[in-house]
Amino acid sequence: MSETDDNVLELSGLEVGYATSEGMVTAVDKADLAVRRGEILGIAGESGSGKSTMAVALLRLLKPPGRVLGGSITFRPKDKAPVDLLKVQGQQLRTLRWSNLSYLPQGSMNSLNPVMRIKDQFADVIIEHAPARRSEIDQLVPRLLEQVGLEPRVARMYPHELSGGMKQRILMAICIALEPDVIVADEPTTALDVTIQRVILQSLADLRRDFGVTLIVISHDMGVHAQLVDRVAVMYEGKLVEVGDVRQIFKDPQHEYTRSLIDSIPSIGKEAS
Ligand SMILES: Nc1ncnc2c1ncn2[C@@H]1O[C@H](COP(=O)(O)OP(=O)(O)OP(=O)(O)O)[C@@H](O)[C@H]1O
Repeated sequence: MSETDDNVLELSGLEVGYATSEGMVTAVDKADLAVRRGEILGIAGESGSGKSTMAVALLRLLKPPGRVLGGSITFRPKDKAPVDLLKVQGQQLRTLRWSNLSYLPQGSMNSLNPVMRIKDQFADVIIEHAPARRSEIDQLVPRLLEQVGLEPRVARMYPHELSGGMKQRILMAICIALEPDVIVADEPTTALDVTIQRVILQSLADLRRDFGVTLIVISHDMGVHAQLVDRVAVMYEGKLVEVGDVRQIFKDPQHEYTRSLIDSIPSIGKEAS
């Protein structure tokens, strides 16, 4: 196996912009990034640095006025030939997006259907996107709930009966129902209190341990990266300014901007070193 086969994703010269009345605004500026299979990669940077834009571009969920202006994204799903994600279309894209790439968007806790029991929400996704597993739903749902630390009885509940942290964990469980290669989680702990944040981070770590899934975790909070990720990529004004082992970066940041991000959370910064 060559070294690049270990990379589940490779972004090369990715350039994304938004068409505005003042012209094209660059949101991701020639980003090069390799994501290793089975790793937890953090994307750090302040609000507006381009993290979400990079994520939606690689998930092919970018909407106008956003536009990919250049580059390539090689994706190597475990059961399929490598593809350039920027070139796939139609059914091939839909299959890849559901079966191989999963997305937990920012604020996704509010995306559960309020009038459907949790079990039916799992069933909907499985029947639509993994019909071969339809007969397993009754056994699968409690297993998936357990995986994220929730009791089987939660399956019979409605979203309004659940806390924000529980809803976030249900969405993570729905994500893994389809056994994707990669899960992209955008600000998975934002708006949750600190104790719940720790539970969510632990559940994400467990998903990687138990399923070998690759996780890309976007967070403006370096504390999240310190607690969870193996490597971190730091974005500043659309550019990836630093990528490396999270402990190394906390110990010896190479870029002034990275240092300021770490200094903004001194207590957690110390915890990681
Ligand atoms: N629909 C849009 N139209 C024009 N510009 C946009 C649009 N969406 C994002 N941008 C710009 O693109 C840049 C990157 O935004 P992006 O949301 O990707 O950053 P981010 O790091 O994910 O921040 P946040 O965490 O606040 O979402 C910013 O300058 C933003 O103003």
